[in-house]
Amino acid sequence: MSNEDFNKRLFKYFDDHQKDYIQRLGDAVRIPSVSAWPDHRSEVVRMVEWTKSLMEKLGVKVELADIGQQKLADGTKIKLPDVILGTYGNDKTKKNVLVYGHLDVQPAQVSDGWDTEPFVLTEKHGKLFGRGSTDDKGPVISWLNVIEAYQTLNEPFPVNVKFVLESMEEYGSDGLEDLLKSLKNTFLSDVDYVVISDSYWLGKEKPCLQYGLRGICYFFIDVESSTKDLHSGVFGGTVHEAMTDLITIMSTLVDDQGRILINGMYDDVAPLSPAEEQLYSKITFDVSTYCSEAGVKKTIQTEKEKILMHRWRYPSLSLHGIQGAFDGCGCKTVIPRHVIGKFSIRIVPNMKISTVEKLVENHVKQIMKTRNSPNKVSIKLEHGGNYWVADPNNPQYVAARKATVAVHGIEPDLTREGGSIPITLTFQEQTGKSVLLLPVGASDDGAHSQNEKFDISNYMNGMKVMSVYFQEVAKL
Ligand SMILES: NCC(=O)N[C@@H](Cc1c[nH]cn1)C(=O)O
Ligand SMILES: [Zn+2]
Ligand SMILES: [Zn+2]
Repeated sequence: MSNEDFNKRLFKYFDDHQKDYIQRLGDAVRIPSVSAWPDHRSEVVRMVEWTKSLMEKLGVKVELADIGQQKLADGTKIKLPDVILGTYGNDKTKKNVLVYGHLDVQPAQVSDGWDTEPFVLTEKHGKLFGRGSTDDKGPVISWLNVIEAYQTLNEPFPVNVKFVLESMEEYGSDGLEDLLKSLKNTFLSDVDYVVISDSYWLGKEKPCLQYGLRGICYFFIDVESSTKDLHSGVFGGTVHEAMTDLITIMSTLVDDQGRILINGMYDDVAPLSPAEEQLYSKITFDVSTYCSEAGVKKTIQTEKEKILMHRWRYPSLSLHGIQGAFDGCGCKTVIPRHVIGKFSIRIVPNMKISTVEKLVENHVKQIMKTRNSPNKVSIKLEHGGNYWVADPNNPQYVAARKATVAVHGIEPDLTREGGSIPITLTFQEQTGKSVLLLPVGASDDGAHSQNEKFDISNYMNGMKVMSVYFQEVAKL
């Protein structure tokens, strides 16, 4: 049978089994594997076990790698979830493709404003709503569905596949870097290509391949004022309040133009070359759709090119929350004794995590000097991940472009991603091989947000692209 005929059969197989694939994703979404919630660690472990069992059913050889312990803010330690190392096929004549993905998800609760239960996959109008549906359970399961389809159709798999599936990605990939370094001369030594499907198209219709990611430095600012919470009528106006110090610090970090106000933060940012500047205008991107997807009236920048640059090639600082602050309904006249402010800086070429850390520390010290406050203030880099930029003209990208054209009938845009996949650079360094970002989700999937979803069409087409990508890589 010609390859074209086989692909027709394969694609029909995917379409015919849509219901089974949705059910499988539903089983995965039902496990609330939130890595940021230490009291849910057993659910993360359950997700690892669920995936291991599926992989073993498909004949993938699975090993669970222990990556040690996580130290929590209060000093206690809990076990980090094991990393799944999978091997499918060991034919020496075939290429070895390493697939990376993650099984943990961002926190989610109905009270955040979800229209449906976040951990119950709910189908509506061709969309599958649920936490982790697009980030990253849908894409991870898609890779496994591809292996299953080949087996059922009795077709030899075009490449050997290795899997690295972690469950702390949404918490900075704690523990994974050391594991990968230790595997450099064993599990990783024969890898030819690394592929990651954990990002999104720039729009809803046109596929893209990505060759860049921003990194992330996630900070905790800890402010302690008293030994207990205080009555604001009894003590207000006489004590230095933790929240007042914290809010002051947090309000000095970024201005209304999105410019980071920390001295020196832009010193290492790579200058914009004329060649790079030209790339942005060619990319399909609609500003009004972007605004409506974000649910905002307007963006800081108005031009498409500037918006893309500020997503991809300039740093940004976002405020995330304050732990310990009163956030319930109604009114409570309390002065919280201890609050922790959380913010992150997305970093870009050529910023260094250690430099960013020092600059933030200096900034906080300077602000506190002006406050005349006796409160205990400490700043901690909770986790950091590097930026990553690759050459989109290398053969692996050419293979992925062919696969995209074969399925979608259109050349993908070559784009970058504003988010972070902290371990990407480590894969490149430890294998010495090309890493490809092959997004399958759409721009409006709402990863990390309320009502995260994965379109059924993206799920089905994603598996088709993944299949042809393996075939094309086999030819390289
Ligand atoms: N799909 C990738 C993704 O969502 N990555 C996270 C990684 C991260 C790092 N620290 C917390 N999360 C992101 O926020 O970009
Ligand atoms: Zn992800
Ligand atoms: Zn994510």
